Amino acid sequence: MSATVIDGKAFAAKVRGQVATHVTALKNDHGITPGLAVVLVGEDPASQVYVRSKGKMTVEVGMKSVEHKLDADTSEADLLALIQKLNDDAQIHGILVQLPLPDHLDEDLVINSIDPAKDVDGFHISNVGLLGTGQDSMVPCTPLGCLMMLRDHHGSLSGMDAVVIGRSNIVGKPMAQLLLGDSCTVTIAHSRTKDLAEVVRRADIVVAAVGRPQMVPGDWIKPGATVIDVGINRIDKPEGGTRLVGDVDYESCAAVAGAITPVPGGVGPMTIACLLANTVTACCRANGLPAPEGLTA
Ligand SMILES: Nc1nc(=O)c2c([nH]1)NC[C@@H]1CN(c3ccc(C(=O)N[C@@H](CCC(=O)O)C(=O)O)cc3)C=[N+]21
Repeated sequence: MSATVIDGKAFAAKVRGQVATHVTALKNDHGITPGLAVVLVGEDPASQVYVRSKGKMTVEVGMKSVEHKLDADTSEADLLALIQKLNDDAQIHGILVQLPLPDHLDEDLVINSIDPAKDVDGFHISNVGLLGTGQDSMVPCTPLGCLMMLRDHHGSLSGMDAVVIGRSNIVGKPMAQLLLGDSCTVTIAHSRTKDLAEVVRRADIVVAAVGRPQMVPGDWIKPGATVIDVGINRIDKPEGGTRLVGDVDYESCAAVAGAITPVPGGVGPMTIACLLANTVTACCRANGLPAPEGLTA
């Protein structure tokens, strides 16, 4: 194995430390405590785990954490009313509605009802448009975490060939925008891409975000390339039980890559750290203060 392992868990702890420092300063200098509200509809067990760990880390960095757990059959009107209340609440600077929502709820409508300034997921159409035009916005947490790790590892990304596998609104598309913003030559590949192996082989940076376990083999990776694995897939182990794997085949990719993020312990912890970073950013902007450097795109 030759690749440098990018330790997302350690990096995330460092980012949370920086967030905590800014939170302390906001309290001491301005008497403001950043507040994050997480809304969970229904009881998907995996979602409940994430919500719990987000809440715990929010409190650890000194912010106010509010959780709203709604029944799976909550009406759209009731959910929109809650979001309106959170939009109007001066103590709440960030709002996250856990996705996916139950089928009877219109996800786009719900997300676009969040005040864009409090949209710490960066999914509101205003934030998508601001990011696409290079203006200050809330940036989706997972791509922001990937960008932070890439910048930390490479310094400048200028002129690098980047391939993003996956075209979701949550990861693939915003990731491509961020890489373009850092002057990469960006390709977005997806399930209909012709000769995906050849496309990936050109890349200095590969970001895999398709949600298919271990689909990228090592012989697609250019020697020395950096591999960012966004996938979190639970698979059965041959000997029984389950384990988490990413969208890339870790062993074979690590043998060829220059650097790689593991699963677990890579992108996942950075996602949560960036959620906290976005909440501090939203709080600063809401109070006319500059956003903390190093925690934004
Ligand atoms: N509006 C919205 N925003 C989200 O950001 C969002 C969401 N909805 N819905 C669910 C997904 C999932 N998600 C994860 C975040 C961190 C880990 C994470 O830290 N994972 C650990 C492993 C955790 C384990 O062991 O199960 C790791 O990769 O090391 C995983 C998953 C955020 N999501």
